[in-house]
Amino acid sequence: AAKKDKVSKKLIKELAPCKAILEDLECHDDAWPFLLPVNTKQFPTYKKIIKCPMDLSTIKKRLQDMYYKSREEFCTDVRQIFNNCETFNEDDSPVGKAGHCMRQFFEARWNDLCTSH
Ligand SMILES: Cn1cc(C(=O)NCCCNC(=O)c2ccc(F)cc2)ccc1=O
Repeated sequence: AAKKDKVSKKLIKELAPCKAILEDLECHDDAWPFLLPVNTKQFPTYKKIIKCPMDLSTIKKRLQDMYYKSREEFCTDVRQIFNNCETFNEDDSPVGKAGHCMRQFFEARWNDLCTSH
């Protein structure tokens, strides 16, 4: 039991900054395309083109459910949002531009976190 507690304490310490970054992403002006899963009724081709849909509400739920076993798993899901966005949207479209801006914002926050010790 002691070992498990040590692991879970470490995990909470690891994932707490992820929760903070997620909150910053959610309240970013350009977050609107990413707050909820893409509406596949509004965009019928989305399911065919994007094999691993991801959005900020799904990541929030996964954090709350202790789904992530490491910071890296959280980071991979966030990057999935922006990779999907580049696949489905033109760079100069409103959603495409929001995706590039949000990716830049995330990667800067992610670097801060990984270089702060
Ligand atoms: C990631 N992605 C998103 C869209 C997209 O058009 N997404 C929703 C637009 C309409 N949704 C809103 O405007 C909104 C949603 C939530 C909210 F709290 C406030 C506003 C299209 C292609 C794509 O790849």
